[in-house]
Amino acid sequence: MATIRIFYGTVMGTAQGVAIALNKFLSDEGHQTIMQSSAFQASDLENENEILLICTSNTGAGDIPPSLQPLYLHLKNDYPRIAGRSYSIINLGDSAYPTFGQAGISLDEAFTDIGATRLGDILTLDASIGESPQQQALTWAEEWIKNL
Ligand SMILES: Cc1cc2nc3c(=O)[nH]c(=O)nc-3n(C[C@H](O)[C@H](O)[C@H](O)COP(=O)(O)O)c2cc1C
Repeated sequence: MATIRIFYGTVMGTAQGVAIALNKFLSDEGHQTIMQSSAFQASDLENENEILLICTSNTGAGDIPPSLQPLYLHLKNDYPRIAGRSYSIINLGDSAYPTFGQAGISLDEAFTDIGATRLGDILTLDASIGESPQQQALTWAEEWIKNL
């Protein structure tokens, strides 16, 4: 059984819905989950046993949504000691934008720059495809949990 801390950043609610669906799936599979719903604090990264699962949408021109900005800035500016920590990213974007998926790419780089280890590939979801993001994320998660 793994412990997974889920962070989400949303503007219109889609990434939040994906995070809620993943939270249910992972706990139904017997894992312990912590859904990060309060404002980010540095202490949220303290438990080195927790796997970090980031569910982000893209806003502006490839920008990270406001609720994930404090986490991103902490990674970039404070260099928290999370070398070797496992993390994964679900990146909700839209290929109609030239900055398709840039928010998830920026977060991924911030984690790898300080030595964290991504579990599997980033899942990038394209709103232009018109498939259910929750269903796509759950299909991804069925494979992803084999890494845990
Ligand atoms: C104002 C606005 C700006 C957006 N900018 C981008 C972008 O730069 N890159 C991208 O991949 N998607 C972009 N998107 C698409 C959203 O990230 C995508 O629709 C996502 O599923 C929305 O998730 P949310 O409902 O959790 O905010 C943008 C959407 C809006 C409304």
